[in-house]
Amino acid sequence: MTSILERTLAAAKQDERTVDENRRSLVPLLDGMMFHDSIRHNDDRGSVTELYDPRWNWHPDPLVFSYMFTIRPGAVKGWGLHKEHEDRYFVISGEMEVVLYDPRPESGTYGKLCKVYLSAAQPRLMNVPKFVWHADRNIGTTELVVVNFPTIQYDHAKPDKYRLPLNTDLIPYDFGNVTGW
Ligand SMILES: Cc1cn([C@H]2C[C@H](O)[C@@H](COP(=O)(O)OP(=O)(O)O[C@H]3O[C@@H](C)C(=O)[C@@H](O)[C@H]3O)O2)c(=O)[nH]c1=O
Repeated sequence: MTSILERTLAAAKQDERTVDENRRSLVPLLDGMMFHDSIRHNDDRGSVTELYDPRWNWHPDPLVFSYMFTIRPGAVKGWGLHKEHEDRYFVISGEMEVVLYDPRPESGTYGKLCKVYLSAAQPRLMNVPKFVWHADRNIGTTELVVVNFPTIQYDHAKPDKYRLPLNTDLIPYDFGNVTGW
């Protein structure tokens, strides 16, 4: 008679490795995506966190423009795609899930989906490459606040922004019945 332990372990699955020897996530990103970790300096008065410094040499394109966007709890912004520029996100407050889909024929991650979680609790920059569909969801309970440092200035007359509805069947991802555009 096998024990409960033997029966439950026989049905169990052991965790796969998810972080490398430097405790960095091994979650695969899409070609051209990268992070730059910043540091929050705390003291008895408050804190300081650097958002973007060209001297980090993190990204080849210059620092030319910045704006803040917010997303209401539970809402999604997307799907969006930019032909001329990359986004470079920094989450100031809240928790964001970024879902990305790679339609670029020449990419090594062509056809792949990628999900990344950004939080004010882990100050970092993340870029979204050109021609990558992306949708940003607020998975927190408070307003999500993000500073974006796009690689070009916004063209108010002809925005470099292409959209698909969240429920498009052209992207193999289902947000369920979430509001957003
Ligand atoms: C991006 C932007 C928008 N706007 C105006 C245009 C419009 O009237 C209003 C809202 O613009 P949008 O609908 O483009 O804003 P939004 O959908 O929040 O745009 C942002 O979404 C997130 C998910 C991204 O990934 C960013 O790249 C950016 O596209 O703000 C500016 O005046 N300057 C800007 O730099």
